[in-house]
Amino acid sequence: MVRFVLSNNSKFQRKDRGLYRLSMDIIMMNRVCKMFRQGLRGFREYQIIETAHRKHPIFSFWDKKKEGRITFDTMDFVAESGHFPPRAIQIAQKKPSWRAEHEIQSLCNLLQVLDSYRNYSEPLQLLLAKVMRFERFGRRRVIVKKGQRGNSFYFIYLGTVAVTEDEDGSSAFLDPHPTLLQKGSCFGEMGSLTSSVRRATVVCMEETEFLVVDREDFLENKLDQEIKKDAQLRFEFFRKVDLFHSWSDEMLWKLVVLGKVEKFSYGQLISKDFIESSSIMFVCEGMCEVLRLIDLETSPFYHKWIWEHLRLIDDGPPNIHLKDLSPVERFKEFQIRSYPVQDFSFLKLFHLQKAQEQEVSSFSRKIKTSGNTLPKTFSSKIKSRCTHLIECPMIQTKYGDLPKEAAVGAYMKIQTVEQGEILGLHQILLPESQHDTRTLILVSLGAEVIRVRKEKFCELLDSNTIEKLSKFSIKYPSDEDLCQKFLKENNWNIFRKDLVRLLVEPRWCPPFTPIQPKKKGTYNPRIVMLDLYSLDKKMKRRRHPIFMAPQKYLPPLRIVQAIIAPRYKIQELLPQYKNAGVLM
Ligand SMILES: Nc1ncnc2c1ncn2[C@@H]1O[C@@H]2COP(=O)(O)O[C@H]2[C@H]1O
Repeated sequence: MVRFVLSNNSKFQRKDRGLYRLSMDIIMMNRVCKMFRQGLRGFREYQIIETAHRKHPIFSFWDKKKEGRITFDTMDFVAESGHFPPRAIQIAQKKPSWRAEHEIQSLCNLLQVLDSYRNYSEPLQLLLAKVMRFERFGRRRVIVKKGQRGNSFYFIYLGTVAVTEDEDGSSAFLDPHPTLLQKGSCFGEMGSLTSSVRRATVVCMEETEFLVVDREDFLENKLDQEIKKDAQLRFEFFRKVDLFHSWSDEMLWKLVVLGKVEKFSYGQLISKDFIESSSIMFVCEGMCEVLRLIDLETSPFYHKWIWEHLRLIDDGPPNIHLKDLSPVERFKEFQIRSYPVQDFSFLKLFHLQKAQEQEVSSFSRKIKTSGNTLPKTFSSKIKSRCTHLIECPMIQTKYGDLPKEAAVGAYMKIQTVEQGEILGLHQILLPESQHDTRTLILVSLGAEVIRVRKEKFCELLDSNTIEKLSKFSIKYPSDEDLCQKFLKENNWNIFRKDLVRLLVEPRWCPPFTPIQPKKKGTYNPRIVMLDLYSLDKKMKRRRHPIFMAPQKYLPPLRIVQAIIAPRYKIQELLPQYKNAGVLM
């Protein structure tokens, strides 16, 4: 009995010991993992260096002119995409007095990619390259705190930061449209001036790499004077704006400190939705464009247009589905309307004449009989099938079925904003309930912009300025209007291409035929066209990417620039131009 109790006890003890050991092992493993994680943080730079090390050839050759050996070390430039190169990090980690002249020069060369750096004069760039140090911070790290005295000035080499009004920067992660600064921008200049405190908080939105200039170096290199020069330029710009003519200098300076000049290269996105961003933008240099992404599928006009064109694939009598004009008549009308009045007036006249003749004679007879008598050129390319029998996946819309492939979107330009003009004031006087809240995209055509938060701007407005603001109210066209405009432009563009091919192509070229789809799919993402000719062809469709659109910002729409619809050849209407290159 005693033996049994003893053995049972030891069994329990053994079990307990096992459990104890297991818990100890888990705790130990946790500690080791934690230490590894902490340790790895310090090795992040090493990781980057490591990848670069894998390819590390050194090129060296004898330069006859210079009578010396030139060595090119790829390590000077290699880095993981977008990161600050390890070799440059090494230089930036050295004390300024230890940096060799050629090292400062190569740092200076490397930093030319940063707009804000490039703006400084060359001697100043070298001075900066001599003193700046490298820093990398993770998401949510507050770099600059509002209200505190500033010690440093920052250039962003990689990543994005947000400028906020709160102290801990948390609002940047809640605000759908925070003020963001990206690669090439700089910040912290105001706090680095002798008497200023930080006017805003700056927080990292992702892992971000900076080049930092400390306050002593900042003042020593007279960077404060550059900053004051910048502010003076903004002041002079605002002085010239008609809206602020009545403002005192003091008021204007209040506006000057609310924003800074940001440079955007050609085609760069300034704002993915400037309506919601609640910023006012002053274009101080260059131009930008306001774009609207329209979903063509939501337009009744587009719907009608698609089916009218798809009817041309049909061999049956043309007037089955349409009560109004037949496709031929409609196309003829379109052709006539499409001729630019001056350039082709003789052609237009001739064509009008011919069209009238044909109205009463053979042409109309031909068309009105049966689908089989359609001009020969069509019959080989267009299937004899009723439109509603087109074999392709359909989607249901408010206006009936639509081929799935034809559900596409397009970017439409709705405004060009030029130097000296202001954006974001067009509905500032309207009550919020009447605001047009559609997403509008702002793209740079090579512009310099000053962004000011709307609520801050409104605090400065006086009655005189409010009165002037009524001038700024504009109404942007509706999506339906934009859709119609898109199709009109599309008709013209396609027709123009056909006509140019017909008239200008050299004679030795094969006779003109409508543009054939080279790609097998209906939608070619490379040329951004939707080709309705191949809608009902049985083929494996590829899953097409969303063109140009960073998916998190835009609806999942395939974007097109043009739609090639089934259409009649120009020769049918202008038989005398049956050979290509008649103008040559
Ligand atoms: N509206 C703004 N747009 C861009 N940057 C800003 C804006 N407001 C403040 N900043 C930057 O945020 C920095 C916060 O610290 P500083 O005041 O030193 O300098 C400030 C500017 O560089």
